[in-house]
Amino acid sequence: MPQLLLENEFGRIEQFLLGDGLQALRFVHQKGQGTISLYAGQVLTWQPHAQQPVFWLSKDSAYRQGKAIRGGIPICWPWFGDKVKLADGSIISTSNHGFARQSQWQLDAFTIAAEGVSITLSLRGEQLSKYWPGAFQLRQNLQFSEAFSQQLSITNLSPQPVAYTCALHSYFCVGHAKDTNFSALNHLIFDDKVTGKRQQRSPLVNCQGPIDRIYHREQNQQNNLVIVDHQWQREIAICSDDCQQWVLWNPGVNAQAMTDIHAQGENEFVCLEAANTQWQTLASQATRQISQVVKVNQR
Ligand SMILES: O=P(O)(O)OC[C@H]1O[C@H](O)[C@H](O)[C@@H](O)[C@@H]1O
Repeated sequence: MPQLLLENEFGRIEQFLLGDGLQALRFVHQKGQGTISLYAGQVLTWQPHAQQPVFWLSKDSAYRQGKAIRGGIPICWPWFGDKVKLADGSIISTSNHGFARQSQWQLDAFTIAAEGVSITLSLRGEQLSKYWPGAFQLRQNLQFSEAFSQQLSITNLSPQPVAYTCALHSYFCVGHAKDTNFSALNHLIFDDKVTGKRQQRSPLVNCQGPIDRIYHREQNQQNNLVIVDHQWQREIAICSDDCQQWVLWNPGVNAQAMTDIHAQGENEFVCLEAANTQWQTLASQATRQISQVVKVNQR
């Protein structure tokens, strides 16, 4: 049975079971509705009023301890990809995208007001990975209004500096990946993880995969991109802060080998990740914040 957490004239929030003991929140508000998993601290869905959904969630996603949820906005931290920098400076390969997306987060606060729904989650830990044993706190503030905003603050609670990489790994819903493109991406240099070639500069034809690119922002450059969805006649504008890269990913035919993507699911999304894929150093007791704001414009 879902448990009602808060209800007022503007909307309601309830807590429910996703499966395998994993808890999630569901909100309904005049301006839209959404779900957020406390496992992984992961936004799963958001649908502004009278709009198509903005975040894609696989119908075949696993909801199990120790598994990442396929869709929404996984938090990749303290490493993006499969490389971890150990305390002695050496770099090793391990499982993808760090432990934050497979940890139990805490619900710290929630409000429902005329302007929207606000939710704060946190994850505090130490020794959560043998490769990354440091003490830390993550705090995530989510605001669902006409726009969606997400701030992630990262605090190093260990006595030494730590190195991390990270990404807000957003899965955006589109009419079809082949009818989707970007404004303001083609002038950026990218590393192509599909071909292994670095420092590439070639135009993107559409978002049908396999595509796996790390685009590097230039200094002082605008930090916003627009997903242009020709089929659904809409644009999704994403503005990130304190993120030096954009990661663009769509698995294309490789999705057929992925058990947690439903049939043809790869045509329904494009991942655009606000990321820092190069090592970031955080001094003891220091905090750093990354964020993104997402707005939908129907054409
Ligand atoms: O399957 P996952 O571990 O969730 O990773 C999914 C994808 O995430 C990122 O976008 C990476 O650039 C890809 O190389 C990776 O395949």
